[in-house]
Amino acid sequence: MASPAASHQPGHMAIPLIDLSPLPQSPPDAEAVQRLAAEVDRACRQVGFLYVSGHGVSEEEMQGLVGLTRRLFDLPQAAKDGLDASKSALARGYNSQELGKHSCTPEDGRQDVKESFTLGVERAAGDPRPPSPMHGPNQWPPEALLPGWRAEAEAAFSRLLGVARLMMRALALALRQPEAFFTDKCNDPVAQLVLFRYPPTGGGDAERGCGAHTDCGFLTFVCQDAPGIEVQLADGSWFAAPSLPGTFLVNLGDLAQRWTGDVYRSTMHRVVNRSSSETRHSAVFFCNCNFDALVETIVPAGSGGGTGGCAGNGSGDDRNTEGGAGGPHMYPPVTAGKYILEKLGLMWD
Ligand SMILES: O=C(O)CCC(=O)C(=O)O
Ligand SMILES: [Fe+2]
Repeated sequence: MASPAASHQPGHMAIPLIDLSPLPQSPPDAEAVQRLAAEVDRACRQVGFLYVSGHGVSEEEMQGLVGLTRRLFDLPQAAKDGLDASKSALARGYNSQELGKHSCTPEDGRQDVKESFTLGVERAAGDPRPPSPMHGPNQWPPEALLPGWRAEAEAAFSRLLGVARLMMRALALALRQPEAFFTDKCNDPVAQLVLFRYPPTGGGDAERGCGAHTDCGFLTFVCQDAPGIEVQLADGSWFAAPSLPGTFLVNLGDLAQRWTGDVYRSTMHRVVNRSSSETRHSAVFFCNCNFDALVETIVPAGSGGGTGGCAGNGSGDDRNTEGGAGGPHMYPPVTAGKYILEKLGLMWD
């Protein structure tokens, strides 16, 4: 049985759908872009989740992403075990259902009911860019087992990066910054594509595909083939966020909340596959900035702390409370990589 807090109001009533297509338009339609920025600002303050359309990825390419996910998890168990994430210093590769713990879910003694497979940004030996502990080799399924899979996954990864960069432009405008404010900090990003398979549990809230959590990083993009993701709104109720054809579901992570002085929201969400027969697949792209990108508080306009200015030398402690109430919080500057590693309980000097 669903808990009394769960709501079955359709999620898209609460989560706005925003068309990003005015951004790449040439010549630009200044009014449409301004409207878009205002919509993004409102969504980020009020919900922390939004659907985006007009992102440049075709319906067929989105289906292809889900297809990649299915093909990977359809491999025989022994082949998946051969790609076990425990063999990767970056925890990339396959996690079986038995190990299905989400790194950002607070410990509650329960396991997530899911399989996952993680890919990240690779870096060739001798690459001249500054070292980062979050770049490195993937574990690829052997070509003979999944012909063409690697090439398709690499193409999907770079398309997702394109969507993320578009969203970053929208976010910069929402914050009244230059349009390239975030993309300039994202030319060598820490990014991961995580593929998930959630078996049907048919159950209520006690069964979980992924426990309630916020994402640690900057921006997350979800492509899903069936319902399952649920979002907690400010009043504590849970809303299902269904798959809307042709859209990505986007959410802000803790880094985005911190960047905006807790005015924009990194919202709690979870996955429960309530179906009794259908398996759910999702492809989730976690896009952060460059490892060494400097994160200095930007106060969104009209939040009581200035008008969209940077406030990098604030002296506040590292609080991470709900956005809005009590005005923006000024955080000391931090690099994106250091922040995320600390969130994940990892260290880097
Ligand atoms: O599978 C999904 O739709 C979302 C999973 C999720 O929230 C996460 O891995 O952070
Ligand atoms: Fe998440």
